[in-house]
Amino acid sequence: MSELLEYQYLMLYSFILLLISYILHCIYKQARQHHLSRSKGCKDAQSKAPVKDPFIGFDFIYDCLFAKPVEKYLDSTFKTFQQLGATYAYKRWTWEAVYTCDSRNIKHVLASGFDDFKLPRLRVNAMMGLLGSGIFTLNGHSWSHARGVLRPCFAKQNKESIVNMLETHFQALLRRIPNDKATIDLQPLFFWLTMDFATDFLMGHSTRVLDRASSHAKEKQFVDDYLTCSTEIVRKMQLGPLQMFSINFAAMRARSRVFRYIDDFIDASLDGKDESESTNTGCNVLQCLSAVTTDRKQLRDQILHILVASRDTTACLLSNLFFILAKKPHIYDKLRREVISIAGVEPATDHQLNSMEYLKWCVQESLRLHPVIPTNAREASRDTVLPYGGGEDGNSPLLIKKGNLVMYNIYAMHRDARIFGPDPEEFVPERWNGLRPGWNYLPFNGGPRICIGQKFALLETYYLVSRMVQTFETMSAVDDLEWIELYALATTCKDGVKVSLTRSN
Ligand code: HEM
Repeated sequence: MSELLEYQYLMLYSFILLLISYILHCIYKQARQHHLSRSKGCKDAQSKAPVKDPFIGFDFIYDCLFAKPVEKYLDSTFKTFQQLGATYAYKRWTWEAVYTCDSRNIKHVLASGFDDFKLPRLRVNAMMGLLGSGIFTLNGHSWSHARGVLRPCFAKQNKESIVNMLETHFQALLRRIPNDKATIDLQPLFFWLTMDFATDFLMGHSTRVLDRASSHAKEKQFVDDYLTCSTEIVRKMQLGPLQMFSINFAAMRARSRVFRYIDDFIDASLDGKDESESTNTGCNVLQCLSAVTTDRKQLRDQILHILVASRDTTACLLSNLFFILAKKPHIYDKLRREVISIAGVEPATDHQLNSMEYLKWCVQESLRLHPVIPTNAREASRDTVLPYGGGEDGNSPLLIKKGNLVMYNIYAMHRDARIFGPDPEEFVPERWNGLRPGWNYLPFNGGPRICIGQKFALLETYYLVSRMVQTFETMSAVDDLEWIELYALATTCKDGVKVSLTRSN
């Protein structure tokens, strides 16, 4: 036999061997899934979303590439749940996902079945490319290590010092608001304020974009670059599996500049030359982290991830809340009366803020009606089950194969009249009187990955809302537009928060 023939036989045998192993692997996988499904009593999904192409999913690819974004996407997802039930499958021959707004399933994904789920690969890849590898992209041991390191940094924050820092940035915001009754859009001001504040408490150096007096070309560039990066992350996530074909050179340049900006503060902190200009008398998060690690990349990634976690979310919450308050003068008045009766016109202390019940209800109601992270997802890290959604009545478990996604919808879950009472589409702070919704209310997520900055975010929001209502006797909306979402890293109102304000005497 010639050498060439021998080689060809070898190739053929290797190919047949590989094919047999692949077929055996598939049979084994199917048998394992079948066994799991039977042992847990799983049934087919109660309902399935209609799809045009049930094989490959070309309609999904077409939608990603060419369809116009739906203006009221969140409302449309809520209506789909009303039609199809609280859990339904979105199934093709090649891949499938399960959509749910059932709190029992969400609790399972986030808590009781935590080890069977991880962050979706598509989200991890979209974020990692632009922000590096931090708490928002980590799974398993690396995630629990990162969380363990970050936790004490938040616990160490001194509330009094945070409130002082907030007051400095709030005063800068006030200087941006004209004294007469001119129309002003509060939304960009809230985004600048939360950027100024977040960079201050994270690195001890505020971007101070609200401060007109300071010359800050470098800081302005950083804020623009940060926006470019976050917009690109959202675009990539919308592209789904097609994201790997998208290259955006402008975003890559922006990312390099963002990294350089943060690296300067990291270097200063590591060299002990950090001359913080902050009003924060406690230690900032970067100082706290650099005591644990001197790895520059790790420090930068963690700082950037907390910036994303803290800045946009809080700005969105403030915008969503004031959008509604400006349209509901009786609620604004009631809130103002409470704040003034407890703290007068002076900045409230942490203790005073905690005793403002109506303020808390207003914030809770905003996060219910317009959660800033309205939809989320987890990927099955092994074959597993969801407790509900299978069978004709939806009460049987549902098999979730390894690699498939569970998309959970907080926006729809927060509209359950059985939990929140009548008119769940209305903003009614009083509904929170005695209400304990448990796992039916998840603006900050739940389980081991619950928002690490929840208390911090609430302190920040309570303080800023109380200062706004102390300062302005009236606030009225200049239009009667309804709240429509702007879907980004966090969700806010598309039309901004255009108001007319009168200052208190
Ligand atoms: C209104 C404000 C906020 C809301 C609604 C909010 C909501 C959330 C949600 C829903 C998650 C879970 C994301 C997921 O696992 O997919 C999360 C995670 C996180 N949040 Fe917040 N957040 C807010 C403010 C903050 C602030 C101010 C900070 C920091 C100062 C912060 C730090 C974090 C971190 C580090 C995580 C990741 C936790 C982990 O994966 O272990 N958040 N947040």
